Parts: sequence; structure tokens; C-alpha cells
Amino acid sequence: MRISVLGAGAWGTALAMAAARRHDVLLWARDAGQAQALQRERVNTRYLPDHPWPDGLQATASLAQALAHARDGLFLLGTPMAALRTTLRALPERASAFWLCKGFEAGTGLLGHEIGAQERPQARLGVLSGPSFAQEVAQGRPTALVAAAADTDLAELAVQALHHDQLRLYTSNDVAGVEVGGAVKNVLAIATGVADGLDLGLNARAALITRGLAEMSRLGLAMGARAETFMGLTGMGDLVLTATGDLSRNRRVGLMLAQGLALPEVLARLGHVAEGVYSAATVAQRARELGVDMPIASAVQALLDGRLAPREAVSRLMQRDAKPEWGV
Ligand SMILES: NC(=O)c1ccc[n+]([C@@H]2O[C@H](COP(=O)([O-])OP(=O)(O)OC[C@H]3O[C@@H](n4cnc5c(N)ncnc54)[C@H](O)[C@@H]3O)[C@@H](O)[C@H]2O)c1
Ligand SMILES: O=P(O)(O)OC[C@H](O)CO
Repeated sequence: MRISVLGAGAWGTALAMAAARRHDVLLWARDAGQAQALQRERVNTRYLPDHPWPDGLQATASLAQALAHARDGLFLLGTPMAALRTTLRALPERASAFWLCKGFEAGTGLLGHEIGAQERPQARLGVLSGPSFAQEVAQGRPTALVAAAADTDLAELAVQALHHDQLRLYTSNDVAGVEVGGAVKNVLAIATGVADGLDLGLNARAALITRGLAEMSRLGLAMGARAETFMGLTGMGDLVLTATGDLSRNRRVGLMLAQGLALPEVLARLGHVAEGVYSAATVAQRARELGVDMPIASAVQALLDGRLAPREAVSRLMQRDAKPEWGV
């Protein structure tokens, strides 16, 4: 199969490497210098150093070439959420594509499938998500992902592209559920990073993860998702990974904020996108519109906006009235 991966960050590169073990894969980097270096060095020194490329992977800075390459194959969109709309707009009208980004679009508050319906209504589109640090996939360590699409044949195409010994693909048709899980877990990982950075303990972390999962599920159900999706890889699975794994950029944002660093300094030190920073406001916005209570996500947003200091955000959560664990 011919596959083009658009976006040469850590995750786009890791999946391009995985797919290239069995397919003809072209990785598009928007920066010509970066594309030349990738092609020459056959390793992504900036985002995934120490992981040499398989023979089946080539790089280009020509978007036209990348679009032609997978015209009858599969596109994997590896840009951050902020660039998903423009990337979708560049695709052929009837392309088959999965995006890899996790978040809500800042400003509009839309999920990927809602942007896809606006920009490429005739294309076959889906989302690939699940608990997956790029570095571990590049190392060939076992990982499970979910390919979610309304079109079952499209989900099967993702399986053909990526399923192999170390990378296990499950399929789903709950696109909204998979996307809500991926977007909200990033915001919650900032919260557990703050709690761990303040040394609040393992009890606090378990409480944040569990109550965060309840928030994620409430929002998802209000948006038409299915409850079981939040118990799966793209819900609980990705939340546990991101909230506890120190490879997570979102968790690291929380850890650094707890040390008292200002957000611009945190982002400069990170050097990668941390989608929770950009999705927190839109999670809160969608929750407000739908009348969904999301106190942890709201506290993270207040922290990122500079309205609360890390310890104040924690106090705000602890001072809430007692209530039943389930129900209103
Ligand atoms: N890194 C991971 O482990 C991982 C795993 C699963 C999902 N994701 C998701 O994948 C998405 C990308 O993450 P990443 O880790 O690869 O980010 P990254 O910070 O490593 O790289 C981002 C890349 O996107 C490129 N980019 C930014 N704007 C662009 C544009 N307008 N057009 C083309 N390219 C553009 C940058 O040049 C850079 O190469 C995020 O939504 C992230 O949440 C990441
Ligand atoms: O490093 P993070 O926090 O962006 O998380 C990466 C992946 O989404 C984990 O599944």
C-alpha cells in the first residue's frame, strides 16, 4: 500500500517508520531543510533521535509529491490539532485519511471529525488514537491503537497499513468517543503532573485519574459517544499512560508548572506540542455549552490562564461539597 504521512514530528515519524516495514511510505515535512536532513541522515534527529529508518521510508518537502503518492492509498495526518484543518483542506476530495492528533480545535471547539465534515465531506476519514508514546513505538515496543471510522472498510485499511507483531490495531465506529478520550486525557495529565509536582501523593493521583475519567465520560456521553469507549484503550488506557508516564509532554507541563515556571517558559523547554494546553479552554467551553460538570478540567484551564496558582487549583478541587460518587 502507498502511504503518505503529513507532518514529521515525533508521532508522524514513529508511525511512518512502523508502516514502512511493509509498505511504501513517504513522510512530508513542511520545512525543506528538515526534509533534506531526514532523507540524508535517515533518522529524525530532532524529534526521534537514535531510531534509524527502515528502507521503505522516504522523506519529502513537496506536498504535491506526498499528495500524489497516496492518492489511491492512505494518508496519515501527523500535524498538531492546530494544523488539522489546513492539512485536510490540502487532501484530494475523496482521500482516505486518519488523523493522529488529539484535541479540540482552539477557537471553534470542534473535534477532528467535525472539522473533517466541514472541509472534506466526500473523503473517507477517521482517527487513530490510543495509549502510545512515539518513542516506544519507534523502539518497536508492544503498543495497541484504535482506528475509529464510521466506514468499516476504512478502519480495515488502517489495520492493513499498521497491524503487525508489535503494533496491535483495534477498530471502532465510535469516532466521537475516541476523540473525546484523546482530547480530555491531555488536560487531565496536566492535572496529575501538577499534583505529582507538588508531591501530593499517590492517593491524590489515583483520585484525579478516576474522577477525571468520570469527567471525560460525562462530556463524551453528552456529545453522543458510547460509555464503553471510555473504559477502553482511547479512554482509560490513554489516560493512565499520559497521567502517569514521564514521557508525556502534557504531564511534564504540569510538573513544570508546579515548580513555579511560567507557561511560556514551560513550552519553550518542552520543544514539542502539548495539546492539553490548547484544548483546556475548548474542553471547558464544550462542557459549559452542554451543561456538563468538569471541575478538574476547569481548574487546569484556570491554572493555564494564570487565574489560579498550582496550590490554589488543588485547594479549589478539595473544597468542593461532598457528593455521591455516581450521579449529580
Ligand atoms: N508524540 C507522541 O507520543 C504522540 C502519540 C500519539 C498522538 N500524538 C499526537 O500527535 C500530534 C502530533 O504530535 P507530535 O508528538 O508528533 O508533535 P511534535 O511536537 O513532535 O511535532 C509536531 C510536528 O508538526 C509540525 N507542524 C506543526 N504545524 C504544522 C503545519 N501547519 N503543517 C505541517 N506540519 C506542522 C511541526 O513542524 C513538527 O514537525 C499531537 O496532536 C499529539 O497529541 C503524539
Ligand atoms: O506526550 P503526550 O502527553 O502528548 O502524550 C502522547 C500520547 O498522546 C500518549 O498516548
